[in-house]
Amino acid sequence: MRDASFARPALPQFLPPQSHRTVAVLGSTGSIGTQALELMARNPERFSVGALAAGNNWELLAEQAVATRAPLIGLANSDPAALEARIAELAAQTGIDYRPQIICGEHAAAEVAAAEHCNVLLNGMTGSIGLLPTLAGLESGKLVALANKESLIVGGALVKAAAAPGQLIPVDSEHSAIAQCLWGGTSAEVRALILTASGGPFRGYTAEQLAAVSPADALDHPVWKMGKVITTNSATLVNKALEVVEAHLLFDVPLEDCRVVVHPEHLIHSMVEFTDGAVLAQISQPDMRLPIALGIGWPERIPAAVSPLSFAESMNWHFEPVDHQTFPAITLARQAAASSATHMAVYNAANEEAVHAFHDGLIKFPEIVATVTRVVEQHDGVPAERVSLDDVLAAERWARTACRTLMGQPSNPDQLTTSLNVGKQN
Ligand SMILES: NC(=O)C1=CN([C@@H]2O[C@H](COP(=O)(O)OP(=O)(O)OC[C@H]3O[C@@H](n4cnc5c(N)ncnc54)[C@H](OP(=O)(O)O)[C@@H]3O)[C@@H](O)[C@H]2O)C=CC1
Ligand SMILES: CC(=O)[C@@H](O)[C@H](O)COP(=O)(O)O
Ligand SMILES: [Mn+2]
Repeated sequence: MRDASFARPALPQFLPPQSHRTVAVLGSTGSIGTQALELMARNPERFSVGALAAGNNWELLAEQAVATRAPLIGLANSDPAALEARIAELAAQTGIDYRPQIICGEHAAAEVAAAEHCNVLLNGMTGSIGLLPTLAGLESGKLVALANKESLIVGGALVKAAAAPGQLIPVDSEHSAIAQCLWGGTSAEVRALILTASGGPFRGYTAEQLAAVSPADALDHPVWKMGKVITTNSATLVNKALEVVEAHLLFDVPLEDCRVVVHPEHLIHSMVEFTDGAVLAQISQPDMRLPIALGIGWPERIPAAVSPLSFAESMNWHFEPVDHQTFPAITLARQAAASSATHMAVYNAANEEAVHAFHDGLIKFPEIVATVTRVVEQHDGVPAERVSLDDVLAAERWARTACRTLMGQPSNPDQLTTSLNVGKQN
């Protein structure tokens, strides 16, 4: 564990107190991105939108561009001409002269992440495709508010090495909660991090019941409204598995001291146990605008980011252990993370492929984690002492191909559209 105080951190030097921040938002059309834009629109004295980037949804991106007047827009996978025409049309309707710079193609998000006129990056993309943009944001000296947990899990030591102290800020609700609880003590006083899990839509299910669930069932999260991949990951408990590793990497707490408890109401967003037996918890409505606000406003709180929880009425909060037998994702991730510096990249890539296959009706729900297990077991990892970005990218590609082969799908690398197969960053 790092020998440092966790006390509330100082402002990064390049961000004066209460200063106006210019934020680049990656994944602006998604769940995190749209909530971030809503929050920033409510706090114009604190934030302006310096850049937006999305994958396919050019129609919504055009609306967001005109609404925010962001000077830089990135679009990865769709027709730039349609985006440009729609922006011009909406700007004319609004009566404004707005002609942003538009970057298109697979490197758009990384270029947006590096934009010099922004001092904060919010990475709200889904998947390990967010790795290169996270690295670009860190290397360009921005405060990086990280919702895209996959980039830290896949990049591991490489992302940590690229981040200056205090530069990488968690947006994931559990890790934002832990970061706040850690303001209450020093690293030497921390005994364990306790991540809460909602348990997902299949909490209490047997293995037999899980075999019969549909993609629609898996997307019916009991608490949170989120994108498709993370919602499916909540159902398999892969999300919690990724979060255990994320906590270990962010806070330098040993993996075995990053514990999980199921708390179905998900009002406690996580806890820290200290050496004297005290446990601090962060409690709030299950609303991502709180950790998003703290992430981009870090370490200052944004007033009224969400409405407070009312304690005026009776409430029942529940806690139960994880059923690791029926949901083996967390145990597998602990083993993978301890195995080598590339095993978690493999775990995550195989999971992304399997999740898509499940939603395409190609595999049943229990086969998601079963397939990830088989791919992880086949992997010959690279040790942390000599891992490079090329090693991580190669492990990613290998895992996607191995996973597709196991699932009887084509494994031509050109078809691995969800992969990090976007070439090396310059
Ligand atoms: N939603 C939540 O409450 C939480 C999310 N997270 C994490 O935040 C991240 C985002 O999740 P969520 O918002 O739910 O996901 P969504 O699926 O709702 O959104 C994903 C976003 O990524 C964009 N995107 C995809 N490919 C690219 C690309 N190549 N370049 C730029 N943008 C791209 C999508 O654009 P388009 O739609 O235009 O294709 C979309 O805007 C994930 O890592 C998730 O685990 C963490 C905690 C909570
Ligand atoms: C909001 C958030 O941070 C998600 O990661 C959420 O925690 C998912 O909940 P479960 O994975 O516990 O179902
Ligand atoms: Mn989370």
